[in-house]
Amino acid sequence: MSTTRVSSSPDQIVVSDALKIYGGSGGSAEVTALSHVDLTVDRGQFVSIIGPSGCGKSTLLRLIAGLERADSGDVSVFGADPDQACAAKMIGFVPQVPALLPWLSVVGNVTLPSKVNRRADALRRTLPGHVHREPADPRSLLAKIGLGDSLDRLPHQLSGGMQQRVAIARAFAIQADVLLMDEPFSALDEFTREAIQVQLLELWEQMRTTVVFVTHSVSEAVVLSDKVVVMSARPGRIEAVVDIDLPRPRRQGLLESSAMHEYEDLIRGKLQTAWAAGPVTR
Ligand SMILES: Nc1ncnc2c1ncn2[C@@H]1O[C@H](COP(=O)(O)OP(=O)(O)OP(=O)(O)O)[C@@H](O)[C@H]1O
Repeated sequence: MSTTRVSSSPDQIVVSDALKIYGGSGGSAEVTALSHVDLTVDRGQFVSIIGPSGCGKSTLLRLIAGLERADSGDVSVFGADPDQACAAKMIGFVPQVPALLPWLSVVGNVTLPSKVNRRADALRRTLPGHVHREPADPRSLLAKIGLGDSLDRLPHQLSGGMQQRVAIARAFAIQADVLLMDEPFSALDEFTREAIQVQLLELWEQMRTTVVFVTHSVSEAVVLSDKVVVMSARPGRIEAVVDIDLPRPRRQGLLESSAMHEYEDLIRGKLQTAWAAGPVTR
């Protein structure tokens, strides 16, 4: 993968000059999904990635998760290779659709990953960039995210929003070093989405796990993040990085403030520039 060795840090996720091309073999057309992408995420930060559809947001997340390899450039997760970080369960993933085990209760779904991860636990203790934290109590996490009275229910007895809350609690429970969230709220109605944003914020403010969050919603990115990364149309590049200097905890009053709206306008402007660049055919 690497043409250059990234300056890796035990306290940062670093993506350095990443290039990702799909296809090209067996006569299929090449698609350059990412080109010259540089990104740094500090430990404990909440970083959102926003950009036009198809600009490579999920691809960038998948490079960090070790699910795809860059064709050139480098990716380092708290000083470790993504494959290594993935094997050591330093990385938690929350997809668009919560993949819950249908035969397990809510609390069973949240508890299982901590039980089956003992070997990964041993591996991650050997990696210099891993900061050990005791596994979080699943019942307490579920109570914090508003599911304290649904512990024994099965996934099919839950609404879509409740299922996604279980997936979030499950991700926090393993005390991964970073949580990668790929549009986790995109299938939810606006009211549910806003309610879950508040619950995610409250949970994150207590846990302070590093999060990289892909979204199409400008207001969601601003509400949640310390830093918003705006990507340009394909091939995806970083158009701008906006630091969100709003105090925490972020509660209702702040969310309706003019400072909040100024950040939204700023990011919308950057997105318009990114759109104006237009998609390319390759
Ligand atoms: N496995 C694949 N094979 C071929 N092309 C792919 C593959 N995965 C993604 N692509 C292409 O790479 C580009 C970036 O895709 P990606 O899913 O990363 O974008 P995205 O910004 O997350 O999109 P969206 O916002 O619509 O979810 C797109 O043109 C997509 O069609």
